[in-house]
This record gives sequence, structure tokens and C-alpha cells, in this order.
Amino acid sequence: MSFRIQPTPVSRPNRCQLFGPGSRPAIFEKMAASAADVINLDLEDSVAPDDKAAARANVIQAIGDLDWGTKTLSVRINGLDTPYWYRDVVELLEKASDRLDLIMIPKVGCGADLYAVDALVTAVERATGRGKRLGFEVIIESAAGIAHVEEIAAASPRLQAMSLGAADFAASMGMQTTGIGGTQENYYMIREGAKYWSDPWHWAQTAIVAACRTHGVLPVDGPFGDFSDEEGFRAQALRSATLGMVGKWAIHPKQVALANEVFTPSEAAVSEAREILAAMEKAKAEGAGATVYKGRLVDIASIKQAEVIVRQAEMIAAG
Ligand SMILES: CC(=O)SCCNC(=O)CCNC(=O)[C@H](O)C(C)(C)COP(=O)(O)OP(=O)(O)OC[C@H]1O[C@@H](n2cnc3c(N)ncnc32)[C@H](O)[C@@H]1OP(=O)(O)O
Ligand SMILES: O=CC(=O)O
Ligand SMILES: [Mg+2]
Repeated sequence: MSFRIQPTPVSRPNRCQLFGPGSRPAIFEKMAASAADVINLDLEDSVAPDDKAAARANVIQAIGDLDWGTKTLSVRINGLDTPYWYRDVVELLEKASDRLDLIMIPKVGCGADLYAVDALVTAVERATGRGKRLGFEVIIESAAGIAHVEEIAAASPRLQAMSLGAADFAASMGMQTTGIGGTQENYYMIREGAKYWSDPWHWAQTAIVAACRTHGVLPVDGPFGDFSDEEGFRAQALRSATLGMVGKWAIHPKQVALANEVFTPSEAAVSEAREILAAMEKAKAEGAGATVYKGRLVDIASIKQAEVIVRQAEMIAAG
């Protein structure tokens, strides 16, 4: 490990973030009753411009009125290039109850975007004497966002989570697709006449995971648009989990159980991790730094790998 120790992100389950438009209050109770760890009430791209003010009022009322249980409650505000965002922040902080945990800032392009929102949030918190400090989450969904991803991950002590937003990301990058996440028909290699599909989101995901892990932020995979394609969602989520992401968005209630399943370590994975820890305890007692488990090498690095899985399982079990 470098002299610079890797910070630990906030310890809370973030396997699934369920989104719903702020202009559709009829679904808020269903969102609150869902099995998602995080609820994202949206004021941004799922809300038409004429509905922005009404959506904001709906969301403010629902934050206080509904029972959100132990979920993390977040509101996606409008982007800093719009006329709406400052009023989203000010009205949420002045009028919504303390139940609000986070705001999600979309389309961030540089660290100064977070600085600007932090300055406004801090001023309103001080002016109103608001007790609970608001946290941030951001979406990397532009060329600028991915180019400055590490600067963004380091930009505010309020930052808890960072998601990849595949739809806006594809548009900003000029990618020739209208698909939101998952396999892209034209992204393949050919060998001996057979097509092998590759993953166009992979490089952005790894950049996000590395930036997040460097700065103690939770890396999250964003939306998967085709909510009829359960296997496609599962495959995308499994790749994200394997890369180190802790959860994925659901843009339809059907996707919540899938995300929870993928981002909860399986019983088999947890017992194997515990067995590796036990094998290493035994090795340590015998003065060895490495040993053999099921015919393969395990050593001190394996302890850290196994601890990732055990910690994740324990944190989820603790709720
Ligand atoms: C690219 C991005 O920015 S993604 C993030 C922003 N986008 C969003 O927030 C969109 C979120 N999703 C939605 O708005 C909706 O799910 C839609 C438009 C995709 C589909 O809505 P519908 O046509 O109503 O879906 P459908 O008929 O399959 O709904 C089934 C049930 O789930 C409910 N439901 C639909 N969406 C949601 C949701 N997001 N949360 C909770 N419940 C929901 C419906 O009310 C319906 O309930 P019922 O059985 O009691 O009648
Ligand atoms: O906001 C999400 C996206 O995919 O765009
Ligand atoms: Mg977007």
C-alpha cells in the first residue's frame, strides 16, 4: 500500500437505486415500499420542462409525508447548465424535511461543479440551521465527466457515490447507439468468421471504479434501458460487480430484485471467502504467508480479497 491509505467509503447498502419521475407522485409509495436500498426521486431528465416546478413540489412533500423506512433517500436535481438547479437546491433545503439524505448532481464535468453546489448547499444549510448535513452523489455521463473523473471524485467531502450514466454518456461521446447500457450490436471483433461482442462501457466503468476507490466514493452502475431484458440486465450487473461496483440503478421495479441478487454476495461466495480466511489464519499460525486452498495459491492478498466479500455480506445483513 502506498503511504497514502485508501479511504473507506460510507458504509451503507447501495445495491439498487430505484428511479422515478418527480412528476409522477402516484408511484412514490410503490418506490418507498420497494426492496431498493436507495430511492432517487427525479427532477431532471424524466421530467418535462413544463412540469419542473410541480415535480419539485411533489418531491418536497413526499420526502416529509411518506415512510421511506431505512432507505437512502436522494433527489436528482437538474444540471448546472439549466435554469432549474439552484431552485432545486434552495427549495429542497428550505422546504423538504431532514429525511432527505442526498442530492444527485447529473452531468458533472469537473470538480468545480461540485464546489459550486457545495457552496450553495453550505450557505443554505447555515442560513436555515438545518441539522442534517446533505450528502452528494454524481453521475459521470459526459466526455468532460470521464476526462475529469478523478478530480470529480476528490472534489467534495459530501460526495458518497458516483454512477455511470450510459444514455447521456453515449450521446456526449458521439457513440452510434440509442441503447442504454448492455451489449451493443456493432461492438464486436471477428475471428475465423465468428463475432465476439465486447463491452463498450468497460473502460468508463474501470475509470470510475479507480477514481472512486482512490477517494472513498461508492462506484455504481447506472441505467439499463431495456427493462424487458432480464438476462441482459443480469449480465451487465455481473460485469459491474466483478469490476468493483457496488450496485446498479433500476428504472423499472422489475429490475430491483435482479440488482439486489447480483450485488448481494452469494452464500457460496461468502463461505468460500470465510474458508480462505480460515486457511490463512492456519497458515499464519504455522509461520507461512502463503498456502494452498482447493488446489490454488492463497496468500496475504487473498485475505483482503476475501474480506471485501465478507464485509459486503455483513454490511448488507446489518441493513
Ligand atoms: C436515462 C435516465 O436518466 S434513467 C433515470 C430517469 N428515468 C426514470 O426515472 C424513469 C423511471 N421509470 C419510469 O418512469 C417507468 O417505470 C416507465 C415509464 C419506464 C414505465 O412505466 P409504466 O408504463 O407505468 O410501467 P409498467 O406498466 O410496467 O408498471 C408496472 C407497475 O410498476 C409501477 N411502476 C412503474 N415505474 C415505477 C417506478 N419507477 N417505481 C415504482 N413503481 C413503478 C407502475 O405504477 C405499475 O404499478 P401497478 O402494477 O400497481 O399498476
Ligand atoms: O442519467 C443517466 C443516463 O444514463 O444518462
Ligand atoms: Mg442522464
